[in-house]
This record gives sequence, structure tokens and C-alpha cells, in this order.
Amino acid sequence: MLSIAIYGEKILNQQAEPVTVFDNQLHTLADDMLATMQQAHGVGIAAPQVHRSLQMFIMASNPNSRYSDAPMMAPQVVINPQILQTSVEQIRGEEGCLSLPQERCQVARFESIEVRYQDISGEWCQEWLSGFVARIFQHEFDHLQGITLRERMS
Ligand SMILES: O=C(NO)N[C@@H](Cc1ccccc1)C(=O)O
Ligand SMILES: [Zn+2]
Repeated sequence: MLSIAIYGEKILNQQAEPVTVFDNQLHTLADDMLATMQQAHGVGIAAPQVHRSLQMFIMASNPNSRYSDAPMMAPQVVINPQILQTSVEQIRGEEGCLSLPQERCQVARFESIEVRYQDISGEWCQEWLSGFVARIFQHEFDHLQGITLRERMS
């Protein structure tokens, strides 16, 4: 397990660096992030939260004790992400953050987004996401820009 940075640590307010080397060490980091997220009953985790200032996160929505109505999806490693388009509609919904333990708050997010990112092997993927998975993507994407829930609490 990796240690999770807590709100206030400056790494959470930094712009993360692009990933340029897709090697075994990157695979190990992805595996360690997933294990750390699962141990914390999370549905997503971003590299800066495990003290690695890299443009990389994992989305792994699953119904668990913290989000009982989360949809089931296979864990997805997202590297060097871009948000290409967003829906007009925004939806308020409850979010938590592993770096803000015990806090939950309502955040407005775009209902659907078109995204482009590289997977663990460096292949580019482009797709539309909507609903809870789009919410997780936007939450993790914020982390890569040094934005946390505290800055989103309206
Ligand atoms: O802190 C993180 N990721 O950065 N993990 C959050 C992810 C998340 C995002 C959006 C809505 C709900 C939950 C978690 O509670 O598992
Ligand atoms: Zn978070």
C-alpha cells in the first residue's frame, strides 16, 4: 500500500507532469494505486494522492460501502487525459475524497464529457462518459490540475 496525501500537503495543489515513459515501473505504480484505492474502499485515485506528481489516475467505480449505487466497471488506468467536449447540463451529486477523509459534499459536474487519454500501454483512447463515471473522471482530472474538493465546494 502507498500512503495517501491528506488535504494541506502541497503536492495536492500542484499541476501534475505528463507521463512520457510507459515502462514496467508505470505498471507497478498503477497496481499499487489500485490496491491502495481498494483498501480505502474508493472508486478512484489520482497519482498526486500517492505523492507522485504525474498525470495519471485510476477510475474503478464499484458498488461498495461508501457508494452503494455506484455502477460496476472494470478498473481503468487514465494517463495524460484531456476533456474535449462537455454537455451543457451539469448535475449536483455527492462526492468524497480519500484526501479529505470523512468529508462528503455536493458538487456540480458536467453530466457527460468527451475524453481522450492514454491507457497503461500508451494507446490513445477517446470516448464519451456520462453519469457517475463522468463524475469520477472530472474529480480525478481536477487532482491533476491541483484542484481538490475544498476548492469545488460551492
Ligand atoms: O479521492 C478520490 N479520488 O481522488 N476518491 C474518491 C473518488 C470519487 C470521485 C467522485 C465521486 C465519488 C468518489 C472516492 O471517494 O473514492
Ligand atoms: Zn479525490
